[in-house]
Amino acid sequence: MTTITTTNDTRTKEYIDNVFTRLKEKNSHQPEFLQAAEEILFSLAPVLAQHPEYIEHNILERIVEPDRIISFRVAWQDDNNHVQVNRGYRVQFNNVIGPYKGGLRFHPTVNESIMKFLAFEQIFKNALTGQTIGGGKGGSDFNPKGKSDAEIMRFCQSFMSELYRHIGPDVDVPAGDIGVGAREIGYMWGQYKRLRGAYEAGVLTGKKPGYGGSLARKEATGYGLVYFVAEMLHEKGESFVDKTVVVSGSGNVAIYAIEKAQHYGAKVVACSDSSGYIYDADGIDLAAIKEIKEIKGDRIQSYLQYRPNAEYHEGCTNIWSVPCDIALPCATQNEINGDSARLLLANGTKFVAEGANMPSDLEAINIYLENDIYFGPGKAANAGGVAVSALEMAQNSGRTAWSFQKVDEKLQEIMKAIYAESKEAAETYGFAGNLVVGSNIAGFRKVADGMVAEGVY
Ligand SMILES: NC(=O)c1ccc[n+]([C@@H]2O[C@H](COP(=O)([O-])OP(=O)(O)OC[C@H]3O[C@@H](n4cnc5c(N)ncnc54)[C@H](O)[C@@H]3O)[C@@H](O)[C@H]2O)c1
Repeated sequence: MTTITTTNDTRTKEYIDNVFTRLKEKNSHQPEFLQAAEEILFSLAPVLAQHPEYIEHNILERIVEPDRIISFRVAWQDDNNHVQVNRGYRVQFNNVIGPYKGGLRFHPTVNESIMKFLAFEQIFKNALTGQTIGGGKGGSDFNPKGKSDAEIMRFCQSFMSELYRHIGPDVDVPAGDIGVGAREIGYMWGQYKRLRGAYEAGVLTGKKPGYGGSLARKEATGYGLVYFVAEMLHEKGESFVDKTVVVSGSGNVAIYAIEKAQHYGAKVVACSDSSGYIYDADGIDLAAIKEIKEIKGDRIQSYLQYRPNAEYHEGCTNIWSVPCDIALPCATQNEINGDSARLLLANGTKFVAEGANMPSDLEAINIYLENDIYFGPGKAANAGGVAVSALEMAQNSGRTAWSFQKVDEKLQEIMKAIYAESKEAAETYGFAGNLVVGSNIAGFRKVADGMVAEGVY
């Protein structure tokens, strides 16, 4: 069983091949976008074979082309009064089922290919949440590392001075992602409000609870991931209790995945940052990680000052050599390749679920699927963040604020529903147990049906 589904229907096969060939010709310099598109397009064969109307409406060729890509200059002054220039992006990919929705990433690797892959995946993920949100993503090649608070503020203000004209609570609603947390959202929100002259709280999500943010948004992606994995475990008659877990990253998603996994009785033994990973055989001290990452903004290596018996290893990808029952990649794209997947397999890992977006490359995914590692793809498993963002939008438009418990309960319901829908779609289309095929088809059908209904544009 692989992500590339097979079909005897020649028309379907030729159609997908042609769409992907043309996409490659047009986007040959965008490897991440092509990787995400390949995974989705070829997993849709069973649904296209049964629903030729999607081919008649040429849905695939339309869905891989963004509505628009906005790219702009972000000039700002650093603390030495030097003028710096970065490039900003917003990819508004598809708004068939709701306003564009997706995070902003500030990281030096950001380019158009990465923005497009993230925005494309977001279409299907957002559809899976059952909320009325379309797909978008944005960001900048700005590197927040080592910048002062004042520099971050000036950058965010300059970024929003252009972005504000393209977004709005009913148009496009950005949020955080790598390098963008509540502090950055706060600065961008302040600038948006100043430029618009109106209190449109629903224009950005991930705000702090005091001024329109939702309780449990910070925890949502990590907690949601663990709720999703709890469903996967339940399916196999297992639970988190006494399982050994490895979580890559130590940012927003990783920290709250560790918190909930520990709460459910698992022992999390390793986590990482972009320089290396720590291994703590006694189980990670999460309070120490929070102090290092959320308060001090320090490197993960300083964990050894808190727990001298722990180990630090240079190089983040070696984290996958640590034996575990459950692997939760929560750092970045393509952090697990075929070699790392083979290591997981050799060490007896039985469950992999993605907190990050596209952390497993196609070879790694195929290794999981062919070897009975139960795999939760990011589109489904990390949808909790955007789902609670949509709940934040609902609270903003209702001018109300819900309790932590209420939001958390809704998050649990949503993650259970995403799991059930993905599993059911996989079974319906003949790929039982393949949540890649299941989640892609379940998300795709909602958007494709909307595209058929809304006419050609
Ligand atoms: N924040 C959300 O709500 C959300 C929702 C869905 C998906 N995601 C995805 O989750 C991932 C992490 O996002 P985040 O919000 O936690 O970002 P973050 O900036 O809070 O944390 C990212 C973490 O990954 C680490 N990192 C970066 N490159 C690494 C590498 N090559 N190896 C190991 N660690 C590395 C960083 O040091 C940091 O600890 C991204 O793929 C993001 O797109 C985030």
